Amino acid sequence: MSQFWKPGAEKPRLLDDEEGGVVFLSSSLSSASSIGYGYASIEKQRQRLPVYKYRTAILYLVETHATTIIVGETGSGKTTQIPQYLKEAGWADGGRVIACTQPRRLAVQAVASRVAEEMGVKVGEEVGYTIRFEDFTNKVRHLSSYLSIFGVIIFVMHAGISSLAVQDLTAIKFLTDGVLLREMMDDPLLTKYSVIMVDEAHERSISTDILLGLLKKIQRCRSDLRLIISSATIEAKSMSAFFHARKGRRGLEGVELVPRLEPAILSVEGRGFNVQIHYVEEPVSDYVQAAVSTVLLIHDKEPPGDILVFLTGQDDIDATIQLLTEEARTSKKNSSGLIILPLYSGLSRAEQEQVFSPTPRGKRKVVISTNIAETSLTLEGIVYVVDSGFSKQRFYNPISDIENLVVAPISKASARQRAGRAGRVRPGKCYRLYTEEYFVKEIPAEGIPEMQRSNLVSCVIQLKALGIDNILGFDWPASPPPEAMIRALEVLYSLGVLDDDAKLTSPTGFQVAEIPLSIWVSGRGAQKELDEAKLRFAAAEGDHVTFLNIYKGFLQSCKSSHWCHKNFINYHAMKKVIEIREQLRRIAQRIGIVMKSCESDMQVVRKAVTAGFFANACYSEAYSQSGMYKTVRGSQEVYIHPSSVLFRVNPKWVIYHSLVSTDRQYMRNVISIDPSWLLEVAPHFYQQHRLNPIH
Ligand SMILES: Nc1ncnc2c1ncn2[C@@H]1O[C@H](COP(=O)(O)OP(=O)(O)OP(=O)(O)O)[C@@H](O)[C@H]1O
Repeated sequence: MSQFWKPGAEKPRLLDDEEGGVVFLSSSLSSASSIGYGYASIEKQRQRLPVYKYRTAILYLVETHATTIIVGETGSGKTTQIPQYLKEAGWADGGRVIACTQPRRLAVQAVASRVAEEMGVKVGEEVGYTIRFEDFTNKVRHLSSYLSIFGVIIFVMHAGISSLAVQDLTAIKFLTDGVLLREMMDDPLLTKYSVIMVDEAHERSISTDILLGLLKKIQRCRSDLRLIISSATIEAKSMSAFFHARKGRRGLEGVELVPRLEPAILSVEGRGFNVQIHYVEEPVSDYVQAAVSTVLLIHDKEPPGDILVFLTGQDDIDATIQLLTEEARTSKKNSSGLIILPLYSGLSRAEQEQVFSPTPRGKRKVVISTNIAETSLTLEGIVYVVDSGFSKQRFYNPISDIENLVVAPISKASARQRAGRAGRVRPGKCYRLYTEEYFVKEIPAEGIPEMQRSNLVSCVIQLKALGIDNILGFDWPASPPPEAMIRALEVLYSLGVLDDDAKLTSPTGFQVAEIPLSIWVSGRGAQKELDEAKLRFAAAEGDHVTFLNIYKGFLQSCKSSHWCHKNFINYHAMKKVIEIREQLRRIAQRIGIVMKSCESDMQVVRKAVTAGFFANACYSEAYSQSGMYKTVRGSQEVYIHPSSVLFRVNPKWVIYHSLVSTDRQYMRNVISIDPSWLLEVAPHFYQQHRLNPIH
């Protein structure tokens, strides 16, 4: 192993990252490092975490400062402990709630379970969580709530769910930052929360950035609200500068305010267990192959302990699993006893939960994951992390109006988070599939905020729905590119969602929206069967009508999970589909939309999709045999994704829902249309002459 791997220099970690952000993970272990946590009581485990020594300091700073920024090594106990300290100190008294946001749903659920376990309560009681579609707060368990669908519908949904609100008895609530944003539509000042902890703030998702901007606004009206911004890898000084700089602050100079407006910064020193970093000596050309070899080497040479591999997406993960399974079978090394599990957001809940189950004695679990497992998660058995150095990231070009999902190098912050998934319950090792020189010199300290590389349509709608009309003047932690903002306003204006003054119009475009559900279960090891199942529902009109067929089939099966299993359909997603439909029906009723079935007239459905996504129209040129399409707006070359029922059917005119970029630009969720509908539904957007030559 030593021929392939070179251990990282062992120097103490510098908190300010003066050496270009290099993580030199210290070899000096904390007192807990040689003791198995499994044998200590939960209370003892809590007290051994580095953050415990800072309990009093944290409570003091939160009491006296409107904003506290806490930087502490991964695994030091920020997420699980700080909300509990706050509760113990009385911040949840009088029915108030302590909120802790996470960028990802899986982390929300996992952390809520852990904290509930530490407090000896059930999830949904004193400790609860809310993610899209699932609200496990209070004593009443109800599945309902928040629906993130493209833009306008969020606004409608909000109105629809307000009647469902119940009194919150939960003291500590974990939630995604997106869900907290949606709560602001009901309660703009978030009055029930006493402290809001924005965890993993370095991730800088669009929702986190909007949330940070809005929380700063709320602070002006609520001197009782406290914010905690926490992460292992955040640039604390710039975050502090953002919260300190206040527009229009008059007459406050020289006055000592409590809480103080200048943010406090606290560095939590120390880590749970040591993680040894190893780098490859030479760059690898194929990270899938390198990941497979590394897993087999670890399995062959290293003591027991599970392995977590970070790759970029489902395609990579499936390829790795296949290769690993084959190589493990043919390898001379002792490769029996590997339990290989994928982890990505498209998997069913049950499949995701398998990664948390204990590894049977004598076996070694290998979890192959996207960056879904990068932050906040503790997978107890993980001792080894293999980091490919890449992730899938969105990049939006406002000029061509195309958003690509591309495989791109991760940042140092991400690499540190990934390494941090080892060493949480005992010492660990992280194998980076890139050289140390590359890590030091090439990769950036932090990633580009999502806000600066995304299509901003839904972000603009969200802000407008929250009453922020002057979007260009909004106080962002990082300003979005003006071109992307202008493009978003233009699209929303064309949709009839914004009026001439860039204000939200009455709910004109609200009836058409995207519901981002992936209802197919992955076809691991059974791609042929999955393809056959898809064919059973396939509609010549395209993917949306196919989804409708599946919905009808599900109803006919009396919503049977067995039926879903047989047809490779995600049962949980189908249950959500039913809930969403019910919510939409209620909203439609409330705002006076007359419900009328289209019966079997699929043209109505296709026109409705056209009205919502007219900007995504494409045509195939008569002479083109290659399956190549061109977008009407930008004449970009695009192709139908192989997962679409229209793949190889190639109708002349289509509308797509999203584009993904791999070797080519692929359209996902595609429906065939008649181009004359474009003029009908969006005459302000398309002119006859633009469509005629290709009609
Ligand atoms: N589900 C769990 N099972 C066992 N131990 C756990 C679990 N969750 C947390 N822990 C223990 O608590 C420690 C602190 O976890 P916590 O998530 O609070 O750290 P953190 O500082 O927020 O880390 P990160 O920045 O990586 O999210 C872990 O390192 C681990 O020792």
